[in-house]
Amino acid sequence: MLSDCLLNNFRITSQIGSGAYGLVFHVVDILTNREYAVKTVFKSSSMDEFYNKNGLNNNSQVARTTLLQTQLYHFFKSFQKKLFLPLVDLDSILQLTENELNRLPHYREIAFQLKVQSHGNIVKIHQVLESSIATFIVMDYYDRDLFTSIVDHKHFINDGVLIKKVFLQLCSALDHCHRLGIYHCDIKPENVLLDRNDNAYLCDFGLSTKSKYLAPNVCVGSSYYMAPERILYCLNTTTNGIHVDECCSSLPTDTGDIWSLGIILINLTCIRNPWLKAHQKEDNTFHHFANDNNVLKKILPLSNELFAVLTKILQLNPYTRIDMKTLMSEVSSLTSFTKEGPLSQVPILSSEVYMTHIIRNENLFLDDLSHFAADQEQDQEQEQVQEQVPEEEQEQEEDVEPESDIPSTYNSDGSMEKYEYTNNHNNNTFLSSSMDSTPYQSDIDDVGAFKDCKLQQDTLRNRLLCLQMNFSTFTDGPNEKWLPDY
Ligand SMILES: Nc1ncnc2c1ncn2[C@@H]1O[C@H](COP(=O)(O)OP(=O)(O)OP(=O)(O)O)[C@@H](O)[C@H]1O
Repeated sequence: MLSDCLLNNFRITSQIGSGAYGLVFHVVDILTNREYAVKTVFKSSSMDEFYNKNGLNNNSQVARTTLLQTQLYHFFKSFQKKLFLPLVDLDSILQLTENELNRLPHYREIAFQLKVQSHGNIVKIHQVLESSIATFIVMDYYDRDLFTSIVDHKHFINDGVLIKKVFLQLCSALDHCHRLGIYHCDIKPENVLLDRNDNAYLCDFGLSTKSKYLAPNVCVGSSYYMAPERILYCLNTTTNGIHVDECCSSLPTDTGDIWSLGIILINLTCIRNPWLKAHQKEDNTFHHFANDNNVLKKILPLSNELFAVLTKILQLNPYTRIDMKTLMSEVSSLTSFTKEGPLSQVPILSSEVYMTHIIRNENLFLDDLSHFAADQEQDQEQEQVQEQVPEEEQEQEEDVEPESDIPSTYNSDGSMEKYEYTNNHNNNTFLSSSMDSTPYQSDIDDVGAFKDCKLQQDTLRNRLLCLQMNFSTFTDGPNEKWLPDY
């Protein structure tokens, strides 16, 4: 079992995650007793060799995970379960040129994360260990991700201040990345970890890029969270009253991340996803939203205030989306997230609290903070004016919402589901969810890994059922993961 294995001074205790090209383990430093996470990124050349040697199809996620586990197990076994690996100098990784990164693609993720990790809300890499089959990335360990926290623990259901804190920390981390020219491109709750004090940490820079602009329809990210221009860029359309330039040959990358933040804000406040895919032809809900964004208010219990902010985030035209600074300021000033329930009244954050949430950046750009106080004063003034509007008038305004032919969906306990993805560097189109994969069959005595894998599948099945019930009218297929083709 891998859990008995030693990697330098780290004892592997359990597997905590798996992705397309890697496995993530919980480890304990036997010298200090400190916990860490070790992400094992397999070298694609070693993977291809392994698949070819065994005549295997590498498209199924479960089969892939099993193979990665098997390969790693045999590797450890051949060294009596104790691997002593050389450390790679982190500064040299930062110095790698574009050509070198092309030759060592699995170092791109590490280089980008190292570049931005001075921010207090980004997971820190401590060591990188090199072996013939894989690179081991030793990082800080956090025992919860935002997805589990929202869906399984219902941690945010009563706590608007906590929603603001986590969301602002995430915005702050992402803003830092953008300023340093790194665009994450896979913002989703599974890639945000939480510590015991509910501080957020951004992880998984596996799809990140330095490209400030991407061509339309370059699919990168996870489908629920992916901006429409990454999926189906509609040429020559007028959407939400805005004309989208038909001649656009490249679109900004940062605003794609902003779109994903909007979906996370919906996850945090409503425990729902608005659609499966921002694809007008393949997703009914999104199609209706694209024609009339009031649909959001029909399918989600949003307050008018939150709806107004979401409208600015979820602009189909990437050039008209709200910028990060304004987004942060507006969210901190919201007084409600939902129409009713515990999130219908949320305190405005004071400038001191706001600062504590966003100042976790060792290289803080202080001049950029001055906007906040001014913006907030303005917002408060506007709120006072709004408060004077009689309630009846506001109700009337709500009543005149245009009717939509979309059935309301937010009457069940609708949790989001979680898919396992498969990546395939030779094929950047659809890849299956682990639900469609062949069942796990181990030819090694790795009982622990078997248990982990089964559990993951069962959880996925439950979540899929949940999804089918909630989105029976909107189901368009699984959350797909797409690979960049820069
Ligand atoms: N530092 C960490 N501490 C705790 N858990 C972690 C850590 N890093 C990753 N994980 C867990 O492992 C999972 C997979 O990690 P990560 O997303 O980095 O791998 P990946 O191979 O890129 O996966 P995917 O293909 O799904 O994006 C995460 O969703 C998270 O649950």
